[in-house]
Amino acid sequence: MKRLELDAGNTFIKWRLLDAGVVLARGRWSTAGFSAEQLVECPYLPSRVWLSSVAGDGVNSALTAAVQQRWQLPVEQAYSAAAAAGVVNSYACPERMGVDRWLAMLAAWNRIGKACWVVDCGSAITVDLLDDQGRHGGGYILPGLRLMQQSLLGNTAEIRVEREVEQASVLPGCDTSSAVAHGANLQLLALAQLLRAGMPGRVKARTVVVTGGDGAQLAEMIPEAEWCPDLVMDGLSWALE
Ligand SMILES: Nc1ncnc2c1ncn2[C@@H]1O[C@H](COP(=O)(O)OP(=O)(O)O)[C@@H](O)[C@H]1O
Ligand SMILES: CC(C)(COP(=O)(O)O)[C@@H](O)C(=O)NCCC(=O)O
Ligand SMILES: [K+]
Repeated sequence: MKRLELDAGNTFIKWRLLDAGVVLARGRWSTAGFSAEQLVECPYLPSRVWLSSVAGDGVNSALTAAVQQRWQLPVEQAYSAAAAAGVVNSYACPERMGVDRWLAMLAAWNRIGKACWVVDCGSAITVDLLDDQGRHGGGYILPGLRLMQQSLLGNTAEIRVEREVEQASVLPGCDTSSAVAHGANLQLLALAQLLRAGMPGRVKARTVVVTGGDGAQLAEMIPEAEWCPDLVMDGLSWALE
């Protein structure tokens, strides 16, 4: 039984097609530029389609219509809940928590089974604490690497980035482009060092689970971290099976 899993974030829609736990195909589409024709990139006929989305109603409707048109299948969407798969939410209104954070926690808890930090470095960087009984101990929402840089460009008169800076350097930059890019990297390094040395708060967790588009960069800064690129999609089966 083949299953298409979709993780719609604010920047990219990630997808993979699974058959009995084996990934047969995967890819990603720009969230803003998604069009129904892109589904032809998935060359298999799924029997179920699962969705995690924090991308908004317009994207959800476009995905649902595209799946219906190509395969005549409904989309089964996951939602944050008060409790599921051993994890207890801390939000008084659980439905307000981004479902990507929730699913990442379900997957992390069922993989690690002890207190941990779950970090998703996407458009936003989310840092969520699970205690050693699977209770959400709260979290943080920070701008992601790209948003940190865009907020500078959008809110200052004289910051103009002339070139893309690719390397993950944290050294002082000697032109505007590298000063901005390295500054964002430095904020990621500061987070990495806090996660290693100990975060504020009562509950202490040493294990760090990392996912997201910029997650590999954070994981490199935390040698003992678990790098789980598909953590949000991994969480779908804990919410929907
Ligand atoms: N080509 C790219 N275009 C946009 N962002 C990119 C690109 N390559 C890497 N990124 C980084 O990846 C992040 C998006 O990662 P992802 O986990 O897919 O986010 P989301 O789940 O929010 O869509 C961006 O915020 C950016 O920092
Ligand atoms: C924090 C987020 C924007 C992260 O989204 P992403 O970076 O994955 O696109 C998303 O989880 C969200 O919209 N959350 C709702 C607010 C909350 O979780 O409290
Ligand atoms: K995400």
